[in-house]
Amino acid sequence: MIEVSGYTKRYGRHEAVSNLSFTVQPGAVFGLLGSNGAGKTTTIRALVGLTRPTSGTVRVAGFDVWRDPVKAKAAFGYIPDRPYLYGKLTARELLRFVGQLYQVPDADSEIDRWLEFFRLTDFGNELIETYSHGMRQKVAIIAALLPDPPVLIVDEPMVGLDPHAARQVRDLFRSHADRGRTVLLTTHSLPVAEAVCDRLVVLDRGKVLGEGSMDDLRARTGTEAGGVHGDSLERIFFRLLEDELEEQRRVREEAGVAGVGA
Ligand SMILES: Nc1ncnc2c1ncn2[C@@H]1O[C@H](COP(=O)(O)OP(=O)(O)OP(=O)(O)O)[C@@H](O)[C@H]1O
Repeated sequence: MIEVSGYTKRYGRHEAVSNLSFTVQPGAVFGLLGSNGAGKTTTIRALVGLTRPTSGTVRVAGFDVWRDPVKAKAAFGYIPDRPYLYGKLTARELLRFVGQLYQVPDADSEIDRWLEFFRLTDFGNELIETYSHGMRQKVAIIAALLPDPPVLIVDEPMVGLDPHAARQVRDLFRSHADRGRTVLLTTHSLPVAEAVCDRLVVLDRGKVLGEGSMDDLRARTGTEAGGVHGDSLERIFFRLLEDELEEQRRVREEAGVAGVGA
């Protein structure tokens, strides 16, 4: 389970995330969506213990990430948008290291199974520094999933993956949640989010524009089912952004009018 409560992050005077709250229950895949600079990675970094919140709390598996970091970190796997992997290790060496760290039972056969799954068996004994971007991404995904963590936190998982691997990863997230685990992911791929997420939050400039299931968001935006893109997440997403831009324009105009009269 993931609980984010009143999370705010400021960089100097710039508020990157404002008073964000959401809960992700076991069994669910939760999607964090938004334009560039919306605050998605900033939120993920608070959840994995890399960027301290200015205020608010973030909890994973019942543990406050910043008060009880060791217990919280033992409970989640993290797939970053730009994974750092030790280039001078082979994939097998790196994954054995992870297996020992998390005391994964039968780690060697699990590692073999994962390498086979991602068609990396022939490269398992090669140095990671010789890997392509997508191959590194696959190793990072295996490293996060090898301990079968109760909570999986994923930042932009599909970047660099070929279509076959992207489909495998999408199915992995869904099946991880279907086994009673919790998954939080950010993605710019709205079809991926629509296919795997049970609930979504749409952020823009650190503010929540909408939150809930597809049906909740549809009801909120008044986008009807049917038509070519009638009920797609893409349409909902753009409607939320358009409404926000319209609101900002209205506020600016009102401020301008008030300024003229003052
Ligand atoms: N270390 C930092 N110092 C100052 N500002 C930062 C820092 N990290 C992030 N920001 C700012 O916080 C805001 C949110 O950034 P964040 O990386 O969370 O966005 P994002 O939603 O992940 O965007 P993208 O889709 O482009 O990856 C941006 O305005 C960014 O400039």
